[in-house]
Amino acid sequence: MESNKSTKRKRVDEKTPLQQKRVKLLEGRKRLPIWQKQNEIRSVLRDHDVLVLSGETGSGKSTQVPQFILDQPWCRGKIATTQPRRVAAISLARRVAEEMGTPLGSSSPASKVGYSVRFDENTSPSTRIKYLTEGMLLQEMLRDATMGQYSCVIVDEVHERSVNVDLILGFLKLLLSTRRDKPLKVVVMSATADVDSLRRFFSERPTPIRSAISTAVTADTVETDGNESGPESEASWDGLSDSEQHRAASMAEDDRCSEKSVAYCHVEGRQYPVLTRYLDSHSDDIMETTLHRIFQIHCKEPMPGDLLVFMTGSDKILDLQKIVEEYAQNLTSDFPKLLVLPLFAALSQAAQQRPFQPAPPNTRKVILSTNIAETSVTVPGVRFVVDTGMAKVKQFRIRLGLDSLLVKQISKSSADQRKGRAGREAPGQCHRLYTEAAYRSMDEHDKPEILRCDLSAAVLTMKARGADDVLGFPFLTPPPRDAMEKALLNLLQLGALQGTGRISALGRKIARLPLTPSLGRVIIEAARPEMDCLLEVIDIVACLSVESIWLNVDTEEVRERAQIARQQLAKRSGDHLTLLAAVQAYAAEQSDRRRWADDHLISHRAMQSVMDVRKQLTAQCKQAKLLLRTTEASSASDEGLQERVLKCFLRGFSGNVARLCPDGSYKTFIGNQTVAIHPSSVLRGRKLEAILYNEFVYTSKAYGRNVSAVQLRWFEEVVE
Ligand SMILES: Nc1ncnc2c1ncn2[C@@H]1O[C@H](COP(=O)(O)OP(=O)(O)OP(=O)(O)O)[C@@H](O)[C@H]1O
Repeated sequence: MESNKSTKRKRVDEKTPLQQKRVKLLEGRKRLPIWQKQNEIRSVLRDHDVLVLSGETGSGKSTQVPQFILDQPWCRGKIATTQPRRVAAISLARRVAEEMGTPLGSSSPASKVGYSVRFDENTSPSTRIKYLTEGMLLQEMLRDATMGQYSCVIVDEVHERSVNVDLILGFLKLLLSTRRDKPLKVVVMSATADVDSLRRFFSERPTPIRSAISTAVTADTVETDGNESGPESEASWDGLSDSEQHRAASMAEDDRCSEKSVAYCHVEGRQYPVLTRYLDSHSDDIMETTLHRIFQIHCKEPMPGDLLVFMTGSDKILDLQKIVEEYAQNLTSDFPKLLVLPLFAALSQAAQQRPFQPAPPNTRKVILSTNIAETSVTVPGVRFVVDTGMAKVKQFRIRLGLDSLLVKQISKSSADQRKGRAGREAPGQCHRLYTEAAYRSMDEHDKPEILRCDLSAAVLTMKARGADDVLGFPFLTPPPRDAMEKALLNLLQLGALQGTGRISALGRKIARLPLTPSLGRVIIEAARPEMDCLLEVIDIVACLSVESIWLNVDTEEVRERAQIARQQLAKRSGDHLTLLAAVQAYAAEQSDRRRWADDHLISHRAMQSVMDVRKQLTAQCKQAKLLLRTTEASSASDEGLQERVLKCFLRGFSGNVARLCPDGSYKTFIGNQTVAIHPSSVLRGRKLEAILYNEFVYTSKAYGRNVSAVQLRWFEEVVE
C-alpha cells in the first residue's frame, strides 16, 4: 500500500512544472460550486443549442465551463469565451492554461488556451479555448460571418450589456437559425443578468428578414477594391441568398428556435463568504472616506489580505495613489508595507498585469481600480473590497451627437459584482462607502449601453456584417430610433455609407480598423496620397487612445516646471500637433526615456502604451495596404504637414467644430452649443476663428478636449 502511494507520488513529481501545477489546481477546482454541475451542463448542451447559465460570482463559470465541454463529441472546433474587457480576457486565459497544464497562447505551437484582445492576438495553431474581448469577436465575425472555426460561443458577463454584447447576441441568434451544416452552441452567462429576458430573446424565432446575415458570403469576398461609390455586389448584400431563404423557411417549420432549444441552469452558492459593511451616514468627501478606510483596514486586519478599491477614473486614482503613498511613509515599522497599484484601461498591458503578481513579503497590495476589475477577474490575494459606489459612464447627448463621460451612482448589479471580487480565495469583506439605504435605492441593473451611447460603430459593424436593415435587427433591447438615425447620418457624412444606405468600400475599410468610425475615417484620409501624413496621424491617434499623456500638475511649483518643459513641445496650432511633437521627441530619445518623460512631466507609463498602440496600428495599416510609404515621418513643425493633419481630423470630426462668437465664446456648428477650450489644452484662453476638438467633456461646464485651431475655409473644403 505504502509503496503504491510512493510510486504515485513519484509519478507526480516527475511531471513537468506545468503538469504539477495542473494537479495542484485540480483540488481547488473540485471545490468550486460549479464542479458538481458539470454533467448537467454537458447533458443540457447535448440536447439544446442555447444555455443561459446563472451562478454567483466566483462559482466557477468563466474558468470551468469551457473546460467541461471541450471534449464533447459535438465540440470539434474552438470555444470562444467573450469578456467585456481585455484585462479579464488575459487573466482568465492565463489561469485556464495553468489549470489545464498547457502553455499559454503563442508561447508554444501545442498550446490549447489563448486570448485575443485589441492589439494583441496570443493564440497558437492548437488553440481550442480562446478568451477574447467582445470587440475582437465582432472583428472576427467581419472576416468569417459563419464563425466556422467555433463549435461554441460563450458570452460571459452578459449583464454588462455593452453595445458589443448586444450585437453579438443578435448575430448569434441569426446564426443559430442559419448555420445548419456545423452545429453551434451558445452559452450566455452572468451572476447578475436578467435571465428571463435572455431566455425569451433566444426562444423567439428570428423573423426571416432582409437583415438576416449573409452566412455564405463574407465581407472579404465582396470588397469592391476601393471604389467607394461603385455598385456593391447586389446579390451578396441583399439580405438572404436563395439557399438561405430556403433554410430560413424550413426552419420556421421545425422547433429549432423554440422554447425547447433554450435551456436554463443555475449554480447555487459560492466558495467563501463575504461580510458586507455599510456607512452609517452618507459621506460628503468620498476621497477622504476612502483614504481613511484603506488605513483602517491596513492597521486592523491581519495579513495576508490585499485591498481592491473601486473608484471612478484614472485622475482620482492617481491622486489617491499619491496621498496613500505619502501617508504610508509615516507608518511605523510595526505595520506591513503598502504597495499601491493603479488599474485602469489606459495603462499599458504590462502595467495592467502588475496587480495580478504577488506582493513582496510583508507587503499589502492596495489596488486602486476603475470598474475594469469589476467583473470576471480574480485578483490573487484580494480579501477586502472597498466600493465607493460610483463609476464613470458613457452618456450620448443626442442634440450634440456626442458621447460624454459622466460620474454616476452604480447599480445593485455592479455593487454585487464588485463585492464578488472578494471571497474568491478565502473569506472576505466588502466595505461599501455608502449607506444600506443607498444600496437599496440603487437601480437593479445598469442601463444597457445601447440606450445611452453613440451607435455609429454599432451600425457600421452591422452593415459590414451584412445586416443592412438595421432597424429590423434582433436587439435584446431596441435602441432609440433617433439615435439610430443620427448614427446613419454620421456614417453617411463620413462616407462610410452610400446614398442607398449600403456600406461603401471605404466604410468596410473603416470597420476593420480597431477604432471608432470617426478615427478610422481620419486614418483613411491621412493615407490618401494628397494628404500623405499617415505615420503622423497614427502617432496622434495612439495618444488619443490613452486617457492623457500629461501628468497632473497640482502645485504652483510643479505647474511652472511643467509650463517651461512643455513649452518646448507645444505647437501654436494646438493639441494634436503638440501630441505629435511629444511622441516624436519621446521616440527619438535613445538614452533614457523614463527620465525624458519625467523632465517633461509626461507619464512614462502612458507613453509606453502609446508606443504599443502606435506599433500595432502601423502594422494594421500596412496589412490593410494603407501604409505604402517607408520613409520616416515628417517633423511636427512642418507647416504644410500641420494643415494636412488637421484637415484629416476635420474629415473625421466635422461635427466637433465650434466657431468664435462676438461675445468671445465658442459655439458648435451643430446644435449651436457653447463649448469652452479645456484647461488642459495648449490653446486655453486663446481666441481663434474656429476650433476642432476630439472629445466633449462635461464637468462644471461643457469643454472640448484635445483642441486645435482650424480655418473655416478648410471646413468648407473638407466637408463638401
Ligand atoms: N487568476 C486566479 N488566481 C487565483 N484563483 C483564481 C484565478 N482565477 C480564478 N480563480 C479561482 O477560481 C474561482 C472561480 O473563478 P471564475 O472566474 O471561474 O468564477 P465566475 O463564476 O466566472 O465568477 P464571476 O461571475 O465573478 O466572473 C475563483 O473564485 C478563484 O477561487
